Amino acid sequence: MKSTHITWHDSEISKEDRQNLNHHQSPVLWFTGLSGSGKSTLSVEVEKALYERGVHAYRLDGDNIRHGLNKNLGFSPEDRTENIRRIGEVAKLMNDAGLMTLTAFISPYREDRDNVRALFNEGEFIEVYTKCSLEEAESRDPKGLYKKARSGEIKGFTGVDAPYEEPNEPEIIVETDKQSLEESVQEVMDHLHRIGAISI
Ligand SMILES: Nc1ncnc2c1ncn2[C@@H]1O[C@H](COP(=O)(O)OS(=O)(=O)O)[C@@H](OP(=O)(O)O)[C@H]1O
Ligand SMILES: Nc1ncnc2c1ncn2[C@@H]1O[C@H](COP(=O)(O)OP(=O)(O)O)[C@@H](O)[C@H]1O
Repeated sequence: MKSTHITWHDSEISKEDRQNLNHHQSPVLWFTGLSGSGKSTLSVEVEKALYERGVHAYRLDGDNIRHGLNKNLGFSPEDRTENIRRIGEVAKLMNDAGLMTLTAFISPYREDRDNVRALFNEGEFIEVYTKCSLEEAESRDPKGLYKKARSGEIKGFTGVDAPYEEPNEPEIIVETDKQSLEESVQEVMDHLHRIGAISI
C-alpha cells in the first residue's frame, strides 16, 4: 500500500441487495489455460448462455484488457502478476456490484490465481481450467503466435519458453482437446446450478 490516511466508505445498498435485485449470485468464472486452449471461445459461449437466462454477466478477456486498462503491461513474470492482480480487483468490484464475471487470461502462475481466490468468499471464485495439450493448442494456433514463438519472433511465450502452472484443485476442468464446446458449456452451467449461483 502506497497510500496512507484512506478510509473505506460503505454503501447503504449491500452486495446481497444487488444480487437479490438480479435474482442471481455474482461469482467470478476464472478461465485459465494455455494460449489456444479455448478460454475465449468457451467464455463467449457461457456468456451467451447466461445472457439467454437473464443473468447479468460480463467478460474480461486478456487480449482486450491489454488494449486499455493494462496496456502498460508486457509479458515478463512481474507484468503478468500485475495483470492478474488488477483483473482480480476488477472482478472483485463486479462481484460487489452483483454482476457475474467471466475472465479469460492465461494466468500462468498458481500463486497469482490463489491470491485472486483469496479476495473472494468461499464458492465465489470458480477456477475453470481449459485443459488442452500443448501439441493441440499449437496445432490450432488461432493467431499464429506459436509459429512466431517457435521462430524466435516472440520471446517468453507461455508453453514454449515461459511456464504454465496447472491448477491443483480447479472447481471445473474442461478438456477442450477431448470434449466438445457444447459439453464444456454444459459443464460450467451445471456447476453454476449446483452451487445455487443461478436458478434458471
Ligand atoms: N509472450 C506471450 N505469452 C503468452 N501470450 C502472449 C504473449 N505475447 C502475446 N500474447 C497474447 O496475449 C494473450 C495473453 O494475455 P494474458 O493477459 O491472458 O496473459 S497473462 O495472463 O498475463 O499471462 C494471448 O492470448 P490468448 O491466446 O487468448 O491466451 C496472446 O494472444
Ligand atoms: N472443444 C473446444 N473448446 C474450445 N475451443 C475449441 C474446441 N475445439 C476447437 N476449438 C478451437 O480452438 C481455438 C481456441 O482459441 P481461443 O478460444 O482463442 O483460445 P484462448 O482464448 O485460450 O487463447 C478456437 O479456434 C476454437 O474454435
